[in-house]
Amino acid sequence: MGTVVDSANQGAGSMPPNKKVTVIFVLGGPGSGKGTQCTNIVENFGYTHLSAGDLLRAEIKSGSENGTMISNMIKEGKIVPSEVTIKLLQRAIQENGNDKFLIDGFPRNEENRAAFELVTGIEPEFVLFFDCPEEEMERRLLGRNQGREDDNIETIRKRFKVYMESSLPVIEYYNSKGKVRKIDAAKPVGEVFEAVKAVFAPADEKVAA
Ligand SMILES: Nc1ncnc2c1ncn2[C@@H]1O[C@H](COP(=O)(O)OP(=O)(O)O)[C@@H](O)[C@H]1O
Ligand SMILES: Nc1ccn([C@@H]2O[C@H](COP(=O)(O)OP(=O)(O)O)[C@@H](O)[C@H]2O)c(=O)n1
Ligand SMILES: [Mg+2]
Repeated sequence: MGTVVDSANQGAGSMPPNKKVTVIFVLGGPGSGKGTQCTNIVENFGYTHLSAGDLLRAEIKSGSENGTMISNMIKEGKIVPSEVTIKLLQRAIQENGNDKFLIDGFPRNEENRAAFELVTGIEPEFVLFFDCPEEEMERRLLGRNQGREDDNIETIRKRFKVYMESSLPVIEYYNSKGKVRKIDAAKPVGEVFEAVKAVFAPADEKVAA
């Protein structure tokens, strides 16, 4: 398993040569439970969790020159240009000693997907897709209480539209390649995790055998 990241494919000072990494994309609508389940996967299967949204929010807090642009885009539910998000993901992968990553909330559109592949040479092992009805996602987002500027009904509606128009086609793309592992995410957290475990456990047994 894993993709050998070719240093020739990298910008100066990016990935160390031949760092072999396994990447799983964790996708699903806003509020489908991606972050919650990633925490469970990290505890049980030794992955490192990289949330694109968390990295972007940290970039705003750090006072980066892109901060205002990122903040405005998040408030509007828009997708930040790939260049910015990919740099943050690359840096996080590079700085981490682990070689197994859950990339949560990325790629969110075709531009994200194609640019990541081009810049890093990384193809995901598979895509974990949390499938959840919009009304349930809306309820969860309105109750999330993390003080997020985008968890208000006006922005939530915009995020759902972006999800339907731009993110679902990416999931369809991976589905056509047989890479999607779809999970019914409308159930309670524990039941969802049981389904997640069934996706991860067989791969681990194979490694151990
Ligand atoms: N299966 C679930 N059932 C009910 N609430 C959930 C479930 N999974 C997550 N939540 C809650 O819903 C909100 C959104 O979950 P989160 O993991 O942040 O989703 P995402 O990262 O996909 O937006 C959080 O408040 C979380 O505690
Ligand atoms: N690949 C990404 C991921 C997030 N984002 C931005 O960050 C916001 C929040 O993303 P998130 O993944 O934290 O949101 P949830 O799906 O967890 O609710 C998105 O609505 C986008 O504005 C982005 O621009 N590009
Ligand atoms: Mg999240």
